[in-house]
Amino acid sequence: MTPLIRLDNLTVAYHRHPAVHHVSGAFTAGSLTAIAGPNGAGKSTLLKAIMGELRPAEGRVEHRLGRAEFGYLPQAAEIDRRFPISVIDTVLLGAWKKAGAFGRIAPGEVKRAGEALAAVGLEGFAKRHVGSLSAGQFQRVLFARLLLQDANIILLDEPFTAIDARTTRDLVDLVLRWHGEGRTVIAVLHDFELVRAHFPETLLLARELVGWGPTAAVMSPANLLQARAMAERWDEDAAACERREAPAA
Ligand SMILES: Nc1ncnc2c1ncn2[C@@H]1O[C@H](COP(=O)(O)OP(=O)(O)OP(=O)(O)O)[C@@H](O)[C@H]1O
Repeated sequence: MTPLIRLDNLTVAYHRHPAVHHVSGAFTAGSLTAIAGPNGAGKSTLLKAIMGELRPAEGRVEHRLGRAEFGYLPQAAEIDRRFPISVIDTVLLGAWKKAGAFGRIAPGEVKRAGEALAAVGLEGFAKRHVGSLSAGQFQRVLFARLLLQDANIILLDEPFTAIDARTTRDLVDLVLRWHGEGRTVIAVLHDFELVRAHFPETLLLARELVGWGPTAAVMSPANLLQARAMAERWDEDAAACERREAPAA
């Protein structure tokens, strides 16, 4: 399997307080990986470092991908829906990612945006203001935006939090479709049942790596216990970590 994104001793810090420590490993092309771990484990931080939004304090993220090749769904809490924008214009932001800030929306993109809305079950919603949608409907809009963007690497931050079972099922189907098309999908998830049912690979994080590999092996009771114990020992004010990887033998 070809490594697409390699993490080499990756440490990411906020104001010198590390949130992710010394993570090494690789995402292979076409893999479907869940990132799991307790609250505050550094999962969102890791996603942002992977796509280059946060710079490593130490170590490296290695890939040959441009920022526009990443499709990214942020956590719902990070999005302000009071911004006066319609559903269709939100979906069309997916096309701007491809065109670049000073590019042009290609003819046909508006039609494709309408098709993406239909694919997520939101036909007839194009002119609605995003602020008037339910949480589940808005999440569908963001998936339609990803469909339009058509990225090969898709990063999802808690895509199924606070949405109903039917919407979750529909959106999980879309994720599985992307995986079937050979795209690389990495999703931060809190629902372990969902991880075990649909995600072949898991990266279990508790600021440090607890495990990374086939889901059944990584999500073992012993690893989950270890992740919880590590979370209980966190010191939010710890200074930048000085630990170094042992040199290769
Ligand atoms: N912008 C920021 N500035 C300072 N500290 C931050 C910032 N974002 C996150 N942190 C801190 O980094 C640590 C990891 O946060 P992160 O959001 O990556 O965790 P998470 O695993 O995604 O958590 P959750 O499951 O609760 O969403 C936490 O202690 C958090 O308070």
